[in-house]
Amino acid sequence: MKVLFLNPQGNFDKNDSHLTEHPDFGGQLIYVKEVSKELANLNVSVDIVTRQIIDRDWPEFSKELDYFDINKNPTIVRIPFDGEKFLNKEQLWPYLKEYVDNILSFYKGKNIDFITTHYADGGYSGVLLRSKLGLNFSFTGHSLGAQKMDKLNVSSKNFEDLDKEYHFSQRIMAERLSMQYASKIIVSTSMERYEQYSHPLYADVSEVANDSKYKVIPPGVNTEIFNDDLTDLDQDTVAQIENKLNKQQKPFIVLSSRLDAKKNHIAVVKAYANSRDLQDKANLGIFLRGIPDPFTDIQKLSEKERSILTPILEEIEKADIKDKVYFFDLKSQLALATAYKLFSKLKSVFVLPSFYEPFGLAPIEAGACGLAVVATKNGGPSEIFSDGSGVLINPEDIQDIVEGLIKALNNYDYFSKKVKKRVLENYTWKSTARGYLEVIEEGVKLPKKTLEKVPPLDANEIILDYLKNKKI
Ligand SMILES: O=c1ccn([C@@H]2O[C@H](COP(=O)(O)OP(=O)(O)O[C@H]3O[C@H](CO)[C@@H](O)[C@H](O)[C@H]3O)[C@@H](O)[C@H]2O)c(=O)[nH]1
Ligand SMILES: O=P(O)(O)OC[C@H]1O[C@](O)(CO)[C@@H](O)[C@@H]1O
Repeated sequence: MKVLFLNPQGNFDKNDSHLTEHPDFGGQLIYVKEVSKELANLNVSVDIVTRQIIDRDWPEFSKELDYFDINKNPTIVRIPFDGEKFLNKEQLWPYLKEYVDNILSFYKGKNIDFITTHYADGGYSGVLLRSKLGLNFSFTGHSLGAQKMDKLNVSSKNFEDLDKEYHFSQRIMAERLSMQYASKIIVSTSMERYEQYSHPLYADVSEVANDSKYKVIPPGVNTEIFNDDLTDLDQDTVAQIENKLNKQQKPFIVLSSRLDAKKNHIAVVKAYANSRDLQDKANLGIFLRGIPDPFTDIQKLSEKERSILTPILEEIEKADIKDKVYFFDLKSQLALATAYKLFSKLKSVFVLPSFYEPFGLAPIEAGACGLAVVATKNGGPSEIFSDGSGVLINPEDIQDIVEGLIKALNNYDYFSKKVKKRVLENYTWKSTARGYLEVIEEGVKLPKKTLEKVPPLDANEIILDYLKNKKI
């Protein structure tokens, strides 16, 4: 059976070279890699169909065909479109038709049984492919534009400016079409279905009440990397940490997300800066891949990174806590897991203060390594930790963050044990792949149906109407 995974952003390579160094390199890449590898173990032939990038600054993405391992399944198929240079995901919208046309040429005469699509750009490409071939597809959103718009406080006044940067008009129309024409919408939690997909910007097309339209498939944790085995450590990371800590033995509060405004790092820095109690109990550790020392490297960073880091550094200087805040540059998931394990020995706490988190792989990975977890109550974590195995906080309330961190630090043994059990029992990529296989087998049996006409990729009016009335 041949299944395509559509991921037009083009950032797959076997070494995860830039994971978290750029806003487009994060959870979606891990998710698609792990699910497709486990599907391959179930005898499905998987192609991850992505963008070919021939750019001196991004040399990992140029080969037409690539593989994660010697089994050559999954195959990474890189399709050229929109020139050769690396582009941010927001710039791809006008060129997805070219992507799909080139996919059609690449697969001409070859069999395709089913398509899984990822993120709004993959979903829209699935719609275009269906319009040509009638092939059924599933849609996995990973992160939806409407929640991002709401949490970035987009209003009818600033919409035009923010739309230039984020291209919500195209993204939200792409999501609407994907929801409408997918044979199945795959969500990570049932909360994602009922809360995120029932947003007024989607409610008329997302069929939230229709059980046959949705399948809840929780993602997983790669326990070969994220576990509590202290004999399996990345030695460079051990050296980096030992060198920085210089034998001090306090617990850490660990922040390790991509530098993206919606991840809201600053809230934890403020909570820490404002609480003597927290400062007495723990140090603050911030993991930033590719930025060993932000105080000296800040000028070398992109404007976006600077705009997120500058207030963090100012807060640290203002509160005079430079000696308690440590930055770590961790270059792989193995390095990340090593840091989590070493900090677990110090009874440390992982914190994710996102304004909104669609699911959140990072907290379950940290929990698998033994860290206690404090996470935003907005989004996936409220379902993941609904059994009380993690502490939920309001990311917009600094005092609540302080209290959540203190609770987790004071009860480390209880939370660490409980979260580890929760993650190992409920979140494995093998069972994620089994869920996908069910969707694929069901989709293959459905009749093929081409679409008459795909509407233009523009939700400008729908969004403005929503912003003016806060309803459609
Ligand atoms: O220093 C680091 C920090 C993170 N990671 C990895 O990056 C991934 C981050 O994933 P996640 O925590 O899920 O966040 P996002 O990158 O924002 O991923 C998007 O896609 C995911 C998969 O659908 C969802 O879980 C998220 O909510 C959604 O925002 C994890 O696997 C981490 O191991 C690293 O490799 N190094
Ligand atoms: O912030 P956004 O635009 O909702 O997107 C989340 C991003 O995270 C990712 O998971 C990073 O891989 C991609 O899906 C997407 O580029």
